[in-house]
Amino acid sequence: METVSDLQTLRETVDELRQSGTIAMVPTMGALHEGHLTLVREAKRHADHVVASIFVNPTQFGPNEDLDAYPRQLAEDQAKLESEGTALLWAPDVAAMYPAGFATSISVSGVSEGLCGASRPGHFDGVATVVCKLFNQVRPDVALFGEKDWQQLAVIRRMARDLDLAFPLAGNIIGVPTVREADGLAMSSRNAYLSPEERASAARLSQTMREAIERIEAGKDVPATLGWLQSELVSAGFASIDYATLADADSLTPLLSAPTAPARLLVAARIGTTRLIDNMHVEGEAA
Ligand SMILES: Nc1ncnc2c1ncn2[C@@H]1O[C@H](COP(=O)(O)OP(=O)(O)OP(=O)(O)O)[C@@H](O)[C@H]1O
Ligand SMILES: CC(C)(CO)[C@@H](O)C(=O)[O-]
Ligand code: BAL
Repeated sequence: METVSDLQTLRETVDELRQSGTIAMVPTMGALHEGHLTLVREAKRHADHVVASIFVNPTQFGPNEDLDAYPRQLAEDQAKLESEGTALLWAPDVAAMYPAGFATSISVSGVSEGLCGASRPGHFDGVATVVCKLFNQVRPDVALFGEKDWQQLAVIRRMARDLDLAFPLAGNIIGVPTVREADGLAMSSRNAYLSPEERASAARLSQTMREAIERIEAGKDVPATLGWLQSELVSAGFASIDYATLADADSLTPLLSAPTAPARLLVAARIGTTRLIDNMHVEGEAA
C-alpha cells in the first residue's frame, strides 16, 4: 500500500489504479478501529481497489473541541489498512488540504441543522466541504461511511445529490451498520478518552437506547420515554445530554409520537469530557 500526501502524486496514482478497475473510497480521521476496518472490507465488495484517507479536519472542530487531543497514530493505521488490502492511503497535511487563501465552504441546510448541527455549530459545513474536496481529489466510483454518524451520512448524501457529484456506480454512497463492542458500545476513536470507570458506564448508552426503543415500539408515550432515557443516562454517570431525539430516518425531522415510517433514535451525551453519539433503528407502526 502506498501512502501519498501531495495532490499531484495522488492524482497520478489514482489514475494508474483506475486503469485496472473501479475505486471505493473510505474517508476517515484515523485512529482506526474495527468499525473503520469493516468499512474497508465492505468497500472491497463494491469495487476493485480501496482508497482510504486519513485527515483530521480542523474545520469540523469547534474552538473548544478536541482537535489537538484527537488521536494521531499514522504508522499503526497504515499497518491496519495494509493488512486489509487497501490499495492507497491519501494522508494530506492541513496545508495541502487548505492552501493559503482557501475561502470556500459548503453549507447543507435542513438535515444538518438539528441534533449534532445544533450542538456543534459549523461542524457539518466543515464535514461537507472536506468530503466534497476528498471526492473531487480521488473521484471514487463509490464511497462508504458508517451509520454511527447517521446525520453525517444524511448530510453527505444531500450534498452529493444537490451538487451533482458524479459517481459512475449506482447506490454510490453506501452506509455501513455500526460496529459495536461486546457490551454494545459503538466503536469510536473517541472511546480512547474514557477512563475505566467511564468506559464501564458508557455501555449504558446503547443498552438504555434499546430499552427506550422497546418502550416506544410497545406504544409508550414518546416524550415521556425520551425523558426516561435521559434520566437513566444521568443516573448511569453521563454528565449532560446534548440531545435524545426520535426522528424520521431520512429527513431527521423530530417525531413526538410513535413513528409510522422507519425512524431513528439518536442520542449525543457527555461522559466526563468525552462526547459520545449513537443511533438506532426504530420500527414504524403500520399507518
Ligand atoms: N463503530 C463504527 N461502525 C461503523 N462505522 C464507523 C464506526 N465508527 C466510525 N465509523 C465510520 O468511520 C468513518 C470515519 O470516522 P472517524 O474517523 O471519525 O471515526 P470515529 O470512530 O467515528 O471517530 P470519532 O470518535 O471522531 O467519532 C465514518 O464514516 C464513520 O461513520
Ligand atoms: C467524513 C470525515 C472523514 C470528514 O472529515 C469525518 O467526519 C469522519 O471521519 O467521520
Ligand atoms: N466521526 C465524526 C467526526 C467528528 O466527530 O468530527
